[in-house]
Amino acid sequence: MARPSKAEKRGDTPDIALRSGFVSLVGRPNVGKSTLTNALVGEKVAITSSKPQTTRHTIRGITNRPTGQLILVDTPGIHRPRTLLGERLNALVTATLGDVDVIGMCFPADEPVGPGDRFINEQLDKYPRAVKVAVITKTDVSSKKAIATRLLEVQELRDWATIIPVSAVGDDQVDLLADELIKLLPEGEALYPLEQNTDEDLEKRISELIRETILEGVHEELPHSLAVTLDDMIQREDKDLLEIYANVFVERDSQKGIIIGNGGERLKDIGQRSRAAIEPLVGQKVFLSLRVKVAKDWQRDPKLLQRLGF
Ligand SMILES: Nc1nc2c(ncn2[C@@H]2O[C@H](COP(=O)(O)OP(=O)(O)OP(=O)(O)O)[C@@H](O)[C@H]2O)c(=O)[nH]1
Repeated sequence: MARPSKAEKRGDTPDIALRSGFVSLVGRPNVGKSTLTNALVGEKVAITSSKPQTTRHTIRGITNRPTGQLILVDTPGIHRPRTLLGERLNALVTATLGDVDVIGMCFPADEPVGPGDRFINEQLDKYPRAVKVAVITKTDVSSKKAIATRLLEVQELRDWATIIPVSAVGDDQVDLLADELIKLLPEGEALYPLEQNTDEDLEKRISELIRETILEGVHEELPHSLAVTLDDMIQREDKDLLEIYANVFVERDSQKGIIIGNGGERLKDIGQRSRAAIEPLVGQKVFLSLRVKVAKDWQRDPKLLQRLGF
């Protein structure tokens, strides 16, 4: 995705981001990191390729506020390395956390601070560049007294820039957390277009996400010969699942081959990565069916162009 010009970034939006940067949430499994990420991003998610020049990391979502732009990046969890895979994952964590501006460490209000939390907290010393913030999660299921106890325990761990109790499920203090995080980011204009996607309908945004995922890592002449359309989106009633049926149109059989890959490997990978990108946008689990079709010379065929949504 090309970097927007300053004028483009401002667009018609009067709010010019004053601060912007990268934030990563860490903490033990199950402390509420994903739920909080989704709550922070909410409907305000901006679609971007996960491969802009600015970062090597997977972007989970972007929160735009009048005071700035918060870009949430994913990390695998921090674990004590027991296996080679564990070591590799830890190396990935190190690369990500070494780059972010703020690390938000999450502690659930309803469980005492334990050895697992202490281990992760100690690891944070390795990332001196990032400002450290403590987030007390799940306050909706904890008494005031429990929250106060947790605040004291967490305070003991280190000199946090701030400690903020939130409930992602109860939508309590989530906006406040976003504002406080933004205050800790470096000064600068938004790194991604502000709210640019709000007027695009959901289907278009999903198609675009799939298209961007396909283009990641494929340099051949694909970009101009690729179109993605959605046939159907079905909300399953029996479970929390959104079924999405998408078509990927290319112009030539050879291009179809590139996308499908050996034994379908590439298409499978595209499907998985697209799904991971779409789920935070729609806020639920997604089943994605991708069908690759050849539509010869679709760029020159007005009827086909219309069918493809151009
Ligand atoms: N009551 C309540 N439950 C929450 C809140 N945030 C998360 N949970 C629940 O806690 C559980 C774990 O939440 P996740 O967001 O998956 O936690 P996580 O830290 O991302 O977990 P890992 O992916 O395993 O690292 C889920 O069942 C959530 O529904 C909250 O604010 N209040």
